[in-house]
Formats: sequence, structure tokens, C-alpha cells
Amino acid sequence: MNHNKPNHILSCTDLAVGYKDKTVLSDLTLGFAPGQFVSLLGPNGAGKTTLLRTFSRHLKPIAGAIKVMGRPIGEITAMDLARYMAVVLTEKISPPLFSVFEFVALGRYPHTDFLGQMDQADHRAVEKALAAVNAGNLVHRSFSDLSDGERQKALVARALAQEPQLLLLDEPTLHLDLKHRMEVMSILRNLCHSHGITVVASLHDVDVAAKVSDRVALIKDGGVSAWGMPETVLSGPVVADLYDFNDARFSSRLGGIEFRGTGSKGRIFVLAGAGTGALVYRMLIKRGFAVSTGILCSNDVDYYVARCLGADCMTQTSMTWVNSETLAEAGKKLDACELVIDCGFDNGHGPISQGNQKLLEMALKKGKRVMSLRSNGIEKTDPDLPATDGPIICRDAAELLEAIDHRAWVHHEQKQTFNPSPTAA
Ligand SMILES: Nc1ncnc2c1ncn2[C@@H]1O[C@H](COP(=O)(O)OP(=O)(O)OP(=O)(O)O)[C@@H](O)[C@H]1O
Repeated sequence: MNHNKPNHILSCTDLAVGYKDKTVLSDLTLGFAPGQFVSLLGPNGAGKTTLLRTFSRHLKPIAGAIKVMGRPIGEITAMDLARYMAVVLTEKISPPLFSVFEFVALGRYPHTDFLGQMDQADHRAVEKALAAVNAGNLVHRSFSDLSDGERQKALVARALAQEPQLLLLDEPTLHLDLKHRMEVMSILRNLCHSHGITVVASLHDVDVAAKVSDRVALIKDGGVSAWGMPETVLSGPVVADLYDFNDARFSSRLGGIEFRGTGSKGRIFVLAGAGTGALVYRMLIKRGFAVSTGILCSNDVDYYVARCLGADCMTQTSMTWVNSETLAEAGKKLDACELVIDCGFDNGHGPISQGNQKLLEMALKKGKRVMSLRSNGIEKTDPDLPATDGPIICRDAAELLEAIDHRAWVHHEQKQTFNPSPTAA
């Protein structure tokens, strides 16, 4: 291998990692390319920290080989390794009486002389590192007075002051609020893109990892169960299996996790489409209802949300008309529901819209209780539809929710508008 231009900044072959009497992970063969953001994902205790500590030479491998810049890690001097690789682990450190500048300057040790004297270039490197993590304003602050988010930025700045080509981080967003989590993640991603640094980080937010990572390694049951681009590796079933959960589902298309419910409060049929249903599905499932929905186009965002939430979902491709069998099947599903919610889908001329309009009118004809978010009322195309079968019109999701909470459809007869209480949100 050419040592000047390695394909991989860090690689391992047949690696086994762990402790004296315990092998935690084995048979690991991985390679991390320059400028890649690599996330290590897996449940608590899977071995992410152990792997990072082995990569950073805090732990000896049990078996196999690790190479940094194409060189066996054991042959690299501590000073050279510090020039290639910087590490941010989770240990809480409280250096007494250091300013943030002094703390970050500790990262210059591979570059200063043997007395640790800093020259102008070192000062500039510290300032650059602080600027890279948006922490220039902290330079004169005492390190021990920093908040968790500020401290994390200072830790990353210290690592950057080493001017490494590889940055290893253990749970870099631990204890951080949403703003700082997003800030730290975008700083790390920018380091990959703008500075060509390879970042290898253990993460717990699978949705964030899916969005920032070039590669993910899924770690479970003593090994890497999957490795590759998040777009190909992270599917709903794979993520559910990784973390052993049944009551939630990850969707790579939606880029997040949907929480499933018990469905114990009864079943509601939701007429939706083109994104009108997503919020309503979540609202109902959160409140313990089971949802049947349709008819949805197979590339509709409502379809992805509904499936992810575990709703009973009728679908078909957009180019086809809704045939009588499908309508009859949807009608049976309507019959099994105690309430129908019309989310105000576009009832224009599209084949699915027209099918859903028929379904809505079928619900009214059958005397089903219908709540509608269509503020102008439901336009009836069927002249046979009795005028008295009016739906409860709700102006927004809050009114809909209040009507559902009060089970307004049980008492409602022919009112056209649901009147919320004055306290309604
Ligand atoms: N010093 C140690 N000696 C022996 N076993 C250890 C030691 N440190 C960790 N372990 C064990 O090694 C296994 C892997 O732990 P590790 O901390 O690497 O997991 P992790 O994936 O980082 O977990 P988490 O997400 O909870 O941080 C666990 O079973 C843990 O109890």
C-alpha cells in the first residue's frame, strides 16, 4: 500500500476488541476513507466505546490489525499518532483554572517544541479551532464554568487544534439540548466536507446519523451486523431489529421515527392524501386509536407515515382509477370504524381523489359519523345523498381533537358545525 496516499485513513482487519476476560466485538473488517463521516450505531453496551478506545490505542486489540494512514497502529509513535488522530471521549474532565484558550491550546502538543512553547502559528491554530466550532466568544472564559454544550465545543476545538486527519468521538452530543446537538453535528459534518477530516462517532440518534453520515456501522451481538451508506443500510425493520423495538418504526424516506400506539380506544377511518393525513394519523395514534386509511397513492407522504405508524392502509398507484372492488373493500373497512375523518384531501379530478370523494359520500350515505376538516363543507356529487347527513365540520386540528376527546360524534345528530368550548386551544 502507498503510505503517502492511503485509501483509508483508518482500517481494521479481523479485529477483535474487548477486555481481559471478555471479547466484546470480533471479526471486524472496516475501512474509513478521507473526509467521510462514519457513525457507529447500536444499543447500549453493544461495544461502540470499546471499539473507539481500541482505535485510539487506549485499549489493545484482542486480535487482528488496525492501520492508521496505511501504517500498523503499533508502529506509529505517540507523537505521530497525535498528529493524525484526535479523540473526544465521554469522560468528564475538569482542568482547574484553565481558560478555554489554554484548554484548547493543550491540543497543540504534537506540534510545539519539547518545552511546549507556542509560537504565533500555534496561537492561530487555537483560534482557528475555536472558530471552527463557533466558540470564538468563549476564548477568555474559565473552562470549568462552561455549560455542557459549550464544554463539548471546547473539547472538539481542542481535538481540532491537533490538526488531525481523523477525529474519533464517543457520543459527541451527550447531554446537549437540541440546538447544541444540531450545531455540533453540523460542525462535525462541515469538518468532513470542508476540511477533509474523517469523523468516526458513536451516536444514539439514528435519524440524525442517517442525515449526516456517509457510512454507518450497525453494532450488535458481538459484531458489525451491517455496514454501508445509511441510505441503503437503515431500513425500518433493520433499525427495529438493531434496537429491539416493536412500538416504533424508523422510516428512511421520512428520515425519522414514528411511535405506534395501542389502538385500544377504537378504530377510526381517515380519508386523506397529499400530506393532509400525516398529522391526523399521529394525533389519533398518540391518543390510543387504531387507524384505517385510504385510498392513498403509493408515493404519497401520507402513505409512508400511515405505514410507519402501523395503520391499516389501502393504496394504489396514481395512474389508476379506483375500481368498484377497491371501493367495496374500503366500504367494508369504513363499516368496521366508529368514526370517519375527512382530512380535506384535494377532491379534484385525479383518479384517486375521485375515488376518495365517492368513499366520503359512501360514508355519509351509510350514516357513518363523519368529521371533516374541509372548512367550506363537503361538496356532494351524488344527488341521492340526503341533505340531513351532515358531517361535523372542524376548522382545524385543535377543534378536531376536542371533538374526538368529547366523542362528539356519539351525541351529534345533524349539526353542520362542531362548536368548540371557549377554552378550546
Ligand atoms: N473496563 C471494562 N471491563 C470489562 N467490561 C467492560 C469495561 N468497559 C465496558 N465493558 C463492557 O463492554 C461491553 C461494551 O461496552 P461499551 O461501553 O463499549 O458499549 P457502548 O456500545 O459504548 O454502550 P453505550 O451506548 O451504553 O455507551 C459492555 O458489556 C460493558 O459492560
